[in-house]
Amino acid sequence: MAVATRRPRTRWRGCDDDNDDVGGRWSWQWQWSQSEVWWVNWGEMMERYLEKNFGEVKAKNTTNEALERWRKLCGLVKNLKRRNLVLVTKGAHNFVDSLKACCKYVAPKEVKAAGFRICAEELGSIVEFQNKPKLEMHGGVAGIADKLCTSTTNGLNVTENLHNRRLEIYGVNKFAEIRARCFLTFIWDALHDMTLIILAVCAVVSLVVGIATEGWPNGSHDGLGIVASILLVVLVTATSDYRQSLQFKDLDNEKKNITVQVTRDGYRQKLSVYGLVPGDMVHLAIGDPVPADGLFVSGFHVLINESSLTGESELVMVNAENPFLLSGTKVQDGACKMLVTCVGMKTQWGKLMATISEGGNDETPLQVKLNGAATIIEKIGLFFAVVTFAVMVQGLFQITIVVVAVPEGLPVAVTLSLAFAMKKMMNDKALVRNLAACETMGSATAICSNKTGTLTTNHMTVVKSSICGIVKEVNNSNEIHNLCSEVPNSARKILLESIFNNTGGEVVVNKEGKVEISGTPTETALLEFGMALGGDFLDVRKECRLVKVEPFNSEKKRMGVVLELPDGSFRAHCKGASEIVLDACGKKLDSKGEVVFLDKVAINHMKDTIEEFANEALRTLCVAYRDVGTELSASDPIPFTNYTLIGIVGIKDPVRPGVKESVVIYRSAGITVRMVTGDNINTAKAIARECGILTDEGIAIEGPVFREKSSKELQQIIPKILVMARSSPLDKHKLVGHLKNMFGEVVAVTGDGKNDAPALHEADIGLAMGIAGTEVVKESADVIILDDNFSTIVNDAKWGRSVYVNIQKFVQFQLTVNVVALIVNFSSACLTGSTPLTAVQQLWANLIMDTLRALALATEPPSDELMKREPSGRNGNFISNVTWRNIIGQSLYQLIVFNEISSRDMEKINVFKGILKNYVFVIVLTCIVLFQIIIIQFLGSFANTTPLSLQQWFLSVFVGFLSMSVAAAFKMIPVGSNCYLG
Ligand SMILES: Nc1ncnc2c1ncn2[C@@H]1O[C@H](COP(=O)(O)OP(=O)(O)OP(=O)(O)O)[C@@H](O)[C@H]1O
Ligand SMILES: [Ca+2]
Repeated sequence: MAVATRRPRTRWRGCDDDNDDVGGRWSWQWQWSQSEVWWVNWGEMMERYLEKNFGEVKAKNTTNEALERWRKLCGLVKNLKRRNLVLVTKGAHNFVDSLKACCKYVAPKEVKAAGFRICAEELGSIVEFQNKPKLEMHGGVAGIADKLCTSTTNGLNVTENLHNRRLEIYGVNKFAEIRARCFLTFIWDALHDMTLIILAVCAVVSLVVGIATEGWPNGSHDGLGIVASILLVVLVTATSDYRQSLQFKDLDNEKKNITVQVTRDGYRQKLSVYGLVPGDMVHLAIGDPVPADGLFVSGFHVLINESSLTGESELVMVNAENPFLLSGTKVQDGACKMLVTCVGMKTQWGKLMATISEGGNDETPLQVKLNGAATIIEKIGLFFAVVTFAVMVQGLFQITIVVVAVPEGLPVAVTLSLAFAMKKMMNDKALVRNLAACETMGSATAICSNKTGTLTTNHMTVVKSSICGIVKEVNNSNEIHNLCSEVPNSARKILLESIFNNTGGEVVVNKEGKVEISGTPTETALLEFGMALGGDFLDVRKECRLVKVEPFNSEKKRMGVVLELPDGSFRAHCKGASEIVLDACGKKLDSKGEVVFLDKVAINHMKDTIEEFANEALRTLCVAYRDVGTELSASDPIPFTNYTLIGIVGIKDPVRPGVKESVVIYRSAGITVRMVTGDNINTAKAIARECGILTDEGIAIEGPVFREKSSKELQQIIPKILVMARSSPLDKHKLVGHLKNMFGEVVAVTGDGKNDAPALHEADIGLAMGIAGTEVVKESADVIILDDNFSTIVNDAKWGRSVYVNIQKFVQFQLTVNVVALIVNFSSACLTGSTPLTAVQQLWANLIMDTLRALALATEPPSDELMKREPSGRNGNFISNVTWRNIIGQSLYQLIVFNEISSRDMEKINVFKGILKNYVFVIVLTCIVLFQIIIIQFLGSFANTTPLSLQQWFLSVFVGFLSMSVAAAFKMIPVGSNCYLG
């Protein structure tokens, strides 16, 4: 299973659904209604067990934390299904045992022989039960590192021999794969289809009655024909489902293979999670999933979200006092270095996953809709069958009628169409995580895009700065040299101190001796600037001690640190969104490097500088510092007033090529693009203009202003808002929510950072950036844009619309056939007492060709025309006026075959345009024609047809083609416009 991939809700639901194991004696309803009670009782029982045993061991150095941990475990029980009971019970015994075992630990022989001094089980028991006494017994984190033959500063020493032994003893960081379902189970599932069951009953009745009245083999033709059709449909459905499941598996593996930052051999490097082994030093940052079980080594302000494991949303602070990090949880805030202790199936997550099977596939909304439609049609068919039965008791015609009313190909068409689109989108660099996303994307009416990384390239460089009030361009080394010569040395020193200490990034020297800068693009831009100014990261870092860090987050839009200077006093540094940091400043460094009071005039001057930078589409950041004396308590937050402004930097982040063109396409497709960003409003406006998002009628608004608006005001301005700047994660979320609920829009949201996750979740369709995106966003997303390119999203919308239209076409075709055949059969049964079409003929016309047709229409590629129409939106009618017109028109004319070409396009009269481009369509059409000829000419007795003469063939082909002219004529009748088709 994944390293922290699934949302807890999904997972628990997966467990609840699955009632297969224990409790065979009870009906599932019983389990369902009683399970709550049952779990509560069990939880109580476990607590009693705990208390009894706990009493014994309490005396021996057990902490309250451990008790707390245990209570959590009991709480967890309620969320799990019965199978886990075994696990948790075992866990409970282990827990108590480990508390009792205060004797000295001796590593097993094979571990010692391999050169280590602690075994995987022992490591597991320390982290899993957060057993602090045991950890201490092993000498704390340093002791464990030593026993694992690793160093907390340089990481693993990867000599091949030792590494192999490590893998042997501790295993690899992979979770046991859930066995892929075999093809037969898909066949079995396909057989459960209601329609097929009805058909099967028909087949049996037909066989029994047929053989009884006409004898073998003549009387069996109808029945066998039905059986053959059933088999064909089952085969096609199962094959398509099976292939899809394989595809999903590949995607899933792809999704889980994330890269982590580790230190090995003293160098920082990137590594696939699968490569992690106990002893590795992993660097975790905000938003990262914890890739294995491990111990905190160093770091600041680490908050961990353990909800995926414990179901509790409360964040857990991880530090030297509580150093336990569990795989499957997530870093909510802060950054740290972690020592890996357990990997793969030996982690707590792995053990949990071993007991939980995956939830089933969900049906897409369209599929649900269509299944509903299919059953209605079936019911109508049944009704007619019964009526006919009443009219003519002796016949078997009702079977024909049931058969004719079954729109068998419908679900197949939807699945095929979606799967096909998904594959095509994958080729176009969009990874679809949720099949429904394909079709939802097609009906989107609004896109809310973040700025950084999606509309821009996310390659940031400092191009302008105002240090000590000296405004300078800093594009190249000459300009930087000029800046250095004007800025006083003392100010430069303090600027470098700020840049290199107050950062989430790092400058490291890699194996090849090259300097590498890690961190977010904003951070790397600043570090590069600092290096260009002649600073050395490590030297500057050595001068003072980092005491406290408050990492950057999107809500506060700033980052702060406290340093202990060589003289023992403390100094705070702060950097962040320019207006916000400027507000916290009372002084500034002047051009002589002296601290002066920041008066009104100076403030206005600074604001002008910020605006000037922002209007040039630069992201602006202020850096400031403050001396805080010698008194500083560890628990107080870093003060945020009275700072001394050092300077302002302007960071350039160029707009991606192609964005402007994409925005034009969206506009013509009736989709509104909005920019929602955390950046300064002027920067946002400048970039939005450059992309063509902000027009003259549009409004740009700041998050804090938006937040205060009443719902009446919102009603008026939201349609006009095209840019929202300085937005907090919740502002984004609110905007998306209102667009959906107030205006009924279908909203797509793009995002890359953790701050976008809530909005992505709220959106109808969430699009995450594959390269810049953090794991958290990718997880909340329905589609991952692998190349981070805004233009890729245009393709998605196109494919989405094509899915919708293709299915519409299919339904049109299907309904035409059904209506015609139903009317013909019913009326002739009533009037003449016999049906013109036998069951086998019906099935042929209806069922077999449907399936093939589904394939043909599903693979119709999207045309650019699709993006010139209005989106279908939330309330768009699936079966539109146009469809009805086409159905009724066609039905009037035609009997059964050769309608397919006309279904290719619902509007155009020239349906042949581009027909040869869709090779599947051509192949299928050729097959159908060949089958038709074979059946009619050679399978006469079986299908109750007589071979036709050449003239008759010409006649039928002519009649068939005439149907196309009729279709064309009907397409000229204007009807009310509707979504795509209008
Ligand atoms: N590492 C950082 N340290 C300090 N301040 C930062 C840092 N990164 C960004 N900022 C400031 O915070 C502001 C908003 O950042 P935030 O992360 O909320 O938006 P964003 O994600 O960059 O924008 P978008 O939503 O368009 O992607 C930036 O304009 C910048 O001034
Ligand atoms: Ca962002």
